[in-house]
Amino acid sequence: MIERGAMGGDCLNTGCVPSKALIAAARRAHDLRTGARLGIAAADPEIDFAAVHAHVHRAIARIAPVDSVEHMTELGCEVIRGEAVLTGRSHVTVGGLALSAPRIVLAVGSRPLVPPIEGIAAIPYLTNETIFGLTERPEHLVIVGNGPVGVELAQAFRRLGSRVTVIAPGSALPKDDADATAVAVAVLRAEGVAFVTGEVVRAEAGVTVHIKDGSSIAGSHLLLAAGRSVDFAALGLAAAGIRHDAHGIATDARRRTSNPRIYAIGDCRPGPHFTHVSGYEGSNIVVEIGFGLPAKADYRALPWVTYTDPEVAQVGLTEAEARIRYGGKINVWREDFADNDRAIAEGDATGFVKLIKHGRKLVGATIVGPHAGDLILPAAMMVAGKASLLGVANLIVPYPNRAEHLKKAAFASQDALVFNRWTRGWAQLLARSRR
Ligand SMILES: Cc1cc2nc3c(=O)[nH]c(=O)nc-3n(C[C@H](O)[C@H](O)[C@H](O)COP(=O)(O)OP(=O)(O)OC[C@H]3O[C@@H](n4cnc5c(N)ncnc54)[C@H](O)[C@@H]3O)c2cc1C
Ligand SMILES: NC(=O)c1ccc[n+]([C@@H]2O[C@H](COP(=O)([O-])OP(=O)(O)OC[C@H]3O[C@@H](n4cnc5c(N)ncnc54)[C@H](O)[C@@H]3O)[C@@H](O)[C@H]2O)c1
Repeated sequence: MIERGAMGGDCLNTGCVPSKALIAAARRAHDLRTGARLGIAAADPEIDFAAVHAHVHRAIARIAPVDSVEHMTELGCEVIRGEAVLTGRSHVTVGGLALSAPRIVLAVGSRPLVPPIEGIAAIPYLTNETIFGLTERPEHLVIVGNGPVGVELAQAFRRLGSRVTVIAPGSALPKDDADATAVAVAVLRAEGVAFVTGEVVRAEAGVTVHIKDGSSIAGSHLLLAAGRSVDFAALGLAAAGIRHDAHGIATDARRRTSNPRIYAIGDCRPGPHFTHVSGYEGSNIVVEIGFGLPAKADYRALPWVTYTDPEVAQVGLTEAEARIRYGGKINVWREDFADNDRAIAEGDATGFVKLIKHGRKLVGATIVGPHAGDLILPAAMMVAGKASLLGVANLIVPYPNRAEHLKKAAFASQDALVFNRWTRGWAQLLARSRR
């Protein structure tokens, strides 16, 4: 294993872990402010941003040993620290060391995209690589981009007391179910996050950003959360005969590059960018290289979660995608948490469960609400074909629990199978025979 930067990559150091740690701190602040609806006097928490920073970095440090050189070495892996450069179809150098191998895996990740904004190079902008280093709270954080990075961090910074403005040309979380994102965005707006529709085309020190329609917004800090890019200039892809474009290294479904001895997995190839996706493709590579068995990536049952509050969780197709894919021949079942006893008892009945069926098969599911990400697994099993709708409809679910609504939606989708002319007729016959 050759690693030039911090062990653990983006997820541990500048992505999932610090963002979720920041979100957790922000949640505490929000709970203090909103306790009154549960009878607890609301408090205006004092945010010690340097202490929040310390909490974020303690979380990273606590997980770091899992990804450390020491742990990898214990597992039997030789770790070389330095920049890997491909020098031939089976050759790599790192520092002065030349290595060759029958198989090579590229897992070189991605970088934050710096969009073509005039003047951006002269602005001290933040990205996910720098924002978790702040020890002082931004007064007014202007965020370019409303994907998961922009939206998760918008809510976290708002709850920690910053003014936050999110700017993007389209609606927020465009890859997610529109009904679900509407629920999440409404909550963020109510908490004071400002959403501005437009493309940022120019930026000047101060920080002021100019939008295509001629308007401008001034803030204290600028965060670029406008997607990901790749930079392979120094990697030597041409020497290894590997094709790529601006979205990443071209691969087939087995993640073989145009040089079949070399694989590319995770963020460095076009496709979904999630830690669990990089991990899944890594497992496939073990099967490919370790056992010589072809292992295609299959994303029909890919789950993902945006960790806003409420969380937005998705597996498989969204309703809109399913309508296009199946020419409108789908059935949708939706159960709102407004009538879920646990949600009511907790004083937060935001959100819903939505199941999308094509024929008898579940092709997608959306959950929006508290803990949606923890509730999505049974839906992932159904979409993957490893559990059936009828099976979930028949489960005993502990009461009171938000998961009851997944069962409820699964049951509703099986209604015609359970309550039909034949079953009614049989029940009536039985009843008559007992008179
Ligand atoms: C703010 C933020 C929050 C996120 N939250 C989540 C989340 O909650 N859940 C989720 O699933 N995903 C999340 N993601 C996405 C997730 O972080 C990435 O999908 C994941 O880190 C990709 O893993 P990877 O191993 O493919 O690449 P990376 O983690 O980027 O790792 C690539 C590694 O390769 C090294 N490298 C690159 N080139 C070379 C070279 N030439 N020689 C040696 N080493 C090299 C780099 O130093 C790096 O350590 C988040 C991303 C961001 C930005
Ligand atoms: N919870 C999670 O799993 C999680 C959290 C964060 C990030 N991620 C991953 O990280 C990746 C990157 O996330 P992201 O949010 O940066 O990217 P994204 O591509 O999802 O969203 C970027 C947004 O920026 C907007 N944009 C681009 N240029 C702009 C401009 N000049 N002006 C205004 N808006 C502009 C785009 O319209 C787009 O909506 C994603 O692929 C995601 O999978 C996952």
